[in-house]
Amino acid sequence: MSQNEIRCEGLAKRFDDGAALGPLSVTFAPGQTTALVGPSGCGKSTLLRLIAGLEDPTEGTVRIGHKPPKEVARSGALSMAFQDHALLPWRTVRANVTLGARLARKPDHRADALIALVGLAGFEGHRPAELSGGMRQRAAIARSLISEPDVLLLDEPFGAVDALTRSKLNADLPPLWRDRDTTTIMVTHSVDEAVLLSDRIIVLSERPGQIIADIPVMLEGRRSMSITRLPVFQAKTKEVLDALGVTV
Ligand SMILES: Nc1ncnc2c1ncn2[C@@H]1O[C@H](COP(=O)(O)OP(=O)(O)OP(=O)(O)O)[C@@H](O)[C@H]1O
Repeated sequence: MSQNEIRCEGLAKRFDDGAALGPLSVTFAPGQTTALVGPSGCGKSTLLRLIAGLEDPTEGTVRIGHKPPKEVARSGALSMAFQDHALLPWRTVRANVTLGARLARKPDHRADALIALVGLAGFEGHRPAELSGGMRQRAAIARSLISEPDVLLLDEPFGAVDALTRSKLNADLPPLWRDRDTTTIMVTHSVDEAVLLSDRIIVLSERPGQIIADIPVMLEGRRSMSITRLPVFQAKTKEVLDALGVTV
């Protein structure tokens, strides 16, 4: 088992009001990007939080390599950009980003380049309260990438970002984690984005989310927005929408 492989076995989560996720078993291969899609409230974020070690499963296990997620997170090898994973309000953008490196005991010399890549050049000295929601989200993405993690968990990474910036991020950011052996899992509500960015799409059912489709995405080459116009892209999108039960 590679140190970047994520294995969920018999994983289930129950909250006070009932079952929220699973049981499900799934393995995420090192270096692959997987998108999680499914109806609102089906447990996508819960699955991500279980893998991050932020929640404990009611049943089953998560292992990254052979280790429990909390241990991997402590070592700095796991990085996440969640909507509710707030930036430190009293620190500037640059200080928030370099903190990501420091916590993972990695160098921080790429901070300004990453800040520029997510479109925040000129805002390095701003504090989170001085930024829009989408800008804060992009700062959190820069912070999650600077540690060059083995495991990258992204919850709606481009959710609060305008369409133009989003398409630029869709093109610029994935090479940063694809070129390394990072195991990336992202939650998205956009089927187009899932097909554009991932190697595999897992479709979850209504709450409690179970895996109803596991769809490989094998589109050639570096993907840019222009691929969205190709029939092969549209066929893949339709396959995912069919699995979701959406008629178009
Ligand atoms: N800490 C919690 N306590 C109680 N219930 C929770 C908690 N976290 C999530 N839930 C419930 O578990 C279910 C799954 O939530 P989750 O956020 O994982 O869904 P999701 O698929 O990510 O939803 P969305 O697409 O709307 O963001 C929801 O019904 C939610 O209300």
